[in-house]
Amino acid sequence: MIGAGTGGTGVARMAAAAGWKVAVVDSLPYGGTCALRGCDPKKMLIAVTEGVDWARNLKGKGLRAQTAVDWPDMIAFKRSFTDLMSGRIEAGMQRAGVVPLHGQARFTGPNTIEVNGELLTARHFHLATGARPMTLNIPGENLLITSTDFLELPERPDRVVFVGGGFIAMEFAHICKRAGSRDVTVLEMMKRPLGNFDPDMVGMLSEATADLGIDLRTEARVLTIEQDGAGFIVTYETPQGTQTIACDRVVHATGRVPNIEHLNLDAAGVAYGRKGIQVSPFMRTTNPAIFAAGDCADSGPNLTPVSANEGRIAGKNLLAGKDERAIHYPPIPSVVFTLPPVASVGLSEDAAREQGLDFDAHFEITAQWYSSLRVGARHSAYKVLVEKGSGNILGAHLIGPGAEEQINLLAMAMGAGLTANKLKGIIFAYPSYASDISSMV
Ligand SMILES: Cc1cc2nc3c(=O)[nH]c(=O)nc-3n(C[C@H](O)[C@H](O)[C@H](O)COP(=O)(O)OP(=O)(O)OC[C@H]3O[C@@H](n4cnc5c(N)ncnc54)[C@H](O)[C@@H]3O)c2cc1C
Ligand SMILES: NC(=O)c1ccc[n+]([C@@H]2O[C@H](COP(=O)([O-])OP(=O)(O)OC[C@H]3O[C@@H](n4cnc5c(N)ncnc54)[C@H](O)[C@@H]3O)[C@@H](O)[C@H]2O)c1
Repeated sequence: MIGAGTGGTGVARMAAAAGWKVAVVDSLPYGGTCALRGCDPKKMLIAVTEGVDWARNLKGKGLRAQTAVDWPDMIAFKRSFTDLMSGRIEAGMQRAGVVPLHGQARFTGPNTIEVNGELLTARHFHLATGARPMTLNIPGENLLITSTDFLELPERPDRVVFVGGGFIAMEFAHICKRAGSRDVTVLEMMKRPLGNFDPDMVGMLSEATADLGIDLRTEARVLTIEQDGAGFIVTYETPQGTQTIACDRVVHATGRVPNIEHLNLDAAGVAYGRKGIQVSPFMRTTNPAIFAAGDCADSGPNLTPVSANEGRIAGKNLLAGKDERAIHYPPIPSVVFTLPPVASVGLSEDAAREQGLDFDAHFEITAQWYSSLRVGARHSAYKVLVEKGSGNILGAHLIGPGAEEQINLLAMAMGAGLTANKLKGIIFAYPSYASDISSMV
């Protein structure tokens, strides 16, 4: 197994449990992006900034709180989790009978890899090498820090620029601003940030982001980054001409690409393209003895639960010795963990229209709903697409407190084929965010 993240470790456990001889090689500590450099550490920082958000939203409503983020303490809090995880995961693998190896793996033939100058041969390989920040090919690119660097910053940066306006920029900009950074700027080259999310929900998030004091600039394509003393000058192109901005840190947030260059896949007869390692619905590569899953494969969206699910399917087929189980993606929920969060599952309004579906778009701004009033949330809304006739839920798009959990229930309903009427008939505990769902469909 190459890669000890969510797309790799599950397969290693399955194979070891079946009595196979298994080794996992990773060039970094075990755990992968999600546990060590992505979802989990990021959400620990968000947990801290949630305190600031609560205090702000309930100010004048009975809560008198002076909140401020201590950046070094917050990073130490994050480390209290991440520093332990790799050891725990590696020990768990060893207990399961897996041999842990550390180093960069590279194919030298269809069934041989080289790690730290040593050649290792195996009957099968499973590849789960994840993704890396894309190369921008702009002058000064080397001055960018990555999301991994950001999560390790020892001091709070005062003036931060995010290049790109997707997941990383929006989530991290919200963290920075609530942590007290003075100037936080997001430069997105498209007309709006978070291009894959519903425009109405993103519009409300943009308002919430501006209210927070973040400078979100769209149609702003970054051209160069230059060192300026201890800081940097970022030059970007807009329809009005070229502009510059000075800052202390510039963060890469323009997307991630499959991390496969170092693998020498040609030697293994494994085909790949821009989107990653080519896999069949059985997660098998073009070399039948080699499987792949997660961010490095040209399969489902690059999200943790998707990588784990793909790994599970790869593991089943690997152990079966034949193509037994094809990957099936149920409606996949996705959340931007800003405050308020934006969440989405299923078809967008445009996609549903393009498919010629006949549907009602239930859209409402819910700032006056009890769930938002109770916590002083000013930006909340939903859009749920319900097919006429069948009552099938085609897609759901949410912003507001609780959206990150409501979307899972909507995904479950869609996956289970529950119609709008069936969902309306379910009794949820009240008052809870789940209990709002019956009024959304
Ligand atoms: C900042 C950030 C926040 C994110 N937040 C979320 C979120 O909230 N929710 C969500 O669902 N997803 C989130 N993601 C995406 C999620 O982290 C990934 O989709 C997921 O971790 C992919 O798992 P993987 O196993 O495919 O790859 P990874 O977890 O990246 O594991 C790949 C491993 O392979 C190793 N490796 C690579 N090449 C080699 C080699 N040649 N030899 C040896 N080892 C190698 C790497 O060191 C790494 O440990 C986030 C990503 C980032 C960057
Ligand atoms: N909550 C989550 O699930 C979560 C959070 C963080 C990261 N992730 C994962 O990590 C991946 C990478 O995140 P990301 O935010 O880097 O990428 P992204 O794909 O979400 O967004 C990149 C943005 O950068 C813009 N862009 C590209 N080049 C630019 C330029 N030169 N100037 C200005 N803007 C430019 C794009 O138009 C796009 O909007 C995500 O696709 C996702 O798979 C997920």
